[in-house]
Amino acid sequence: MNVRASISLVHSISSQAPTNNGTTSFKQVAWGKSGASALYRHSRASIAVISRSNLPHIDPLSKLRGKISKMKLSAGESQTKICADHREARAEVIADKHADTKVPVFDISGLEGAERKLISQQIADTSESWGIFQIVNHGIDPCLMQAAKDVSKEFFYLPDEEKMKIKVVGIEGWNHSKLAGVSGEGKLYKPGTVEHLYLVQSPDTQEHLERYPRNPPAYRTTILEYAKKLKVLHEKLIAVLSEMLGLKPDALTLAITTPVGNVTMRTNFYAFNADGKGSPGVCHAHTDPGGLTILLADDVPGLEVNKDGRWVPVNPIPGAFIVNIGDVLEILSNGRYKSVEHRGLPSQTEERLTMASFYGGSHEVIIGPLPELLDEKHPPRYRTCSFGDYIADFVKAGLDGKNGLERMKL
Ligand SMILES: O=C(O)CCC(=O)C(=O)O
Ligand SMILES: [Fe+2]
Repeated sequence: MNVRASISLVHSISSQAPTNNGTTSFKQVAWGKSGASALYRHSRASIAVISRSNLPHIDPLSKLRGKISKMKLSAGESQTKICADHREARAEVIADKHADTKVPVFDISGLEGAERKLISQQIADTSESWGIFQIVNHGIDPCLMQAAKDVSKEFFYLPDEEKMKIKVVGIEGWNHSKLAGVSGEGKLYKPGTVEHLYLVQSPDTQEHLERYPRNPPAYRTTILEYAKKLKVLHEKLIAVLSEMLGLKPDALTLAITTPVGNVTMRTNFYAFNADGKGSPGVCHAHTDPGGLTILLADDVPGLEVNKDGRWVPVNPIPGAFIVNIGDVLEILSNGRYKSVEHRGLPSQTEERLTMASFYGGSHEVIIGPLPELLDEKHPPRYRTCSFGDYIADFVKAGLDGKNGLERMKL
């Protein structure tokens, strides 16, 4: 089996282990499409076939849960130790729970080396066919990811009166779908039990930063630190997408951020509907209007994507990010990359938290197919307008599948 073929077998899992120098190394193990007969271990240098019997006995989720429940990620030393435990537990859980993940998964550590072209091609192909994939070995500290989820949950656990102290301006602020009218997002969220906290990380002006929760006290610093790292990851992935369109690595980023960039985050908290009353919290079917979305989800499934008319679950791999193409990238690429329709559902048995980081969305940015991609054989397939006009239309229509994009089509 050659390298290309094996990487395309992206029904994959990843294990992560600390190395001697304290950094993290991962090994990727991917299942062949042929099914259960063999596993293909993928390293930077080679692909070797290993048999399923080589796998250690797999203990299900309970072990990881036990370890996570001990995690209190507030202070330095203990945090490091706990995260090392977390890494060990995770490898087992991934193998057990996510063997059947259908949405492609990429180990992106190879982007820095000789495999860049190969992995980039796979990412681009998947962005055209699925519009969504998961990434492992992305370089973001798992402890920082856990800390971001922890402060977010702490926030959502506060009483509603406390959360209502956050100033709601436009789409920014705290919104609870059961408290109709609290948020300016209006029709975006229908009645239910889902809560959202929408905040701006960039531009990091005082007026945006003032809207961050003051409780829990570590919220702002943790989320800003996390967002800073995510911005770099966004740009790394967008550079790959740019190159694969035959453009300079920074062409798409420049198009999305000129004259001004924008990074925002919506954290969604789907309370467990314990009493069964009311409708469950649902983040209705939509496409993300911005450029790229990087979603951090806890390990409770609930995200679904519309793949060729069928809702396909995306089982979040612990430690991975879920990446999806948004409307702006579909439009700029003149339809090459696909802004995927998706929805967020609550779990029947557990609360659920997801954190969606959106890159691109300044109202001043002009969105339309990039001229470099157009010629006689490739005429523009979308109108050109400001993102401000596009989003105004999007919000007015509410979360309603791909309608915003449909209205842009020529
Ligand atoms: O909660 C989820 O699974 C999806 C969230 C989402 O799509 C969003 O916030 O845009
Ligand atoms: Fe979304």
